[in-house]
Amino acid sequence: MATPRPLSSPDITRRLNEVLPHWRHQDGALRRDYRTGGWRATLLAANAIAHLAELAWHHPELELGYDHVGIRLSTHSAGGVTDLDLALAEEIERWLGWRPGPDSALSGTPAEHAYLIDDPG
Ligand SMILES: C[C@H](O)[C@H](O)[C@H]1CNC2=NC(N)=NC(=O)C2=N1
Repeated sequence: MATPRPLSSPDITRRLNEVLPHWRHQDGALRRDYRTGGWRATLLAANAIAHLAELAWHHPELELGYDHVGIRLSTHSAGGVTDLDLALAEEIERWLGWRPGPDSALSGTPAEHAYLIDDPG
């Protein structure tokens, strides 16, 4: 599969505004920070991201902290942000953003076991 061409900054900004409002374009990469409920939650989230990256065969840089996971996505072989980065960012956002629905039998993570802290708005 040929390496896609790097996208222009206006195209990236438009696509982020359309489908990835919590992501930003910064220093030549897509960036997203998830707040977590502590180190164990950070490592669980990092492993979930790693799982998706390996299945996608497209890999981010991760920064891990006691209460956050920082993601940096760019396409190394293209030297910039491509559709591959946007596609993986959408999958990460979809799976890390999943919560049981109001009609689900599943309760979701109790507040006292804070895992991924929901973004304000
Ligand atoms: C060897 C090379 O890294 C691989 O073919 C794939 C795997 N994951 C990758 N991930 C990212 N972010 N960019 C790449 O160019 C890339 N290439």
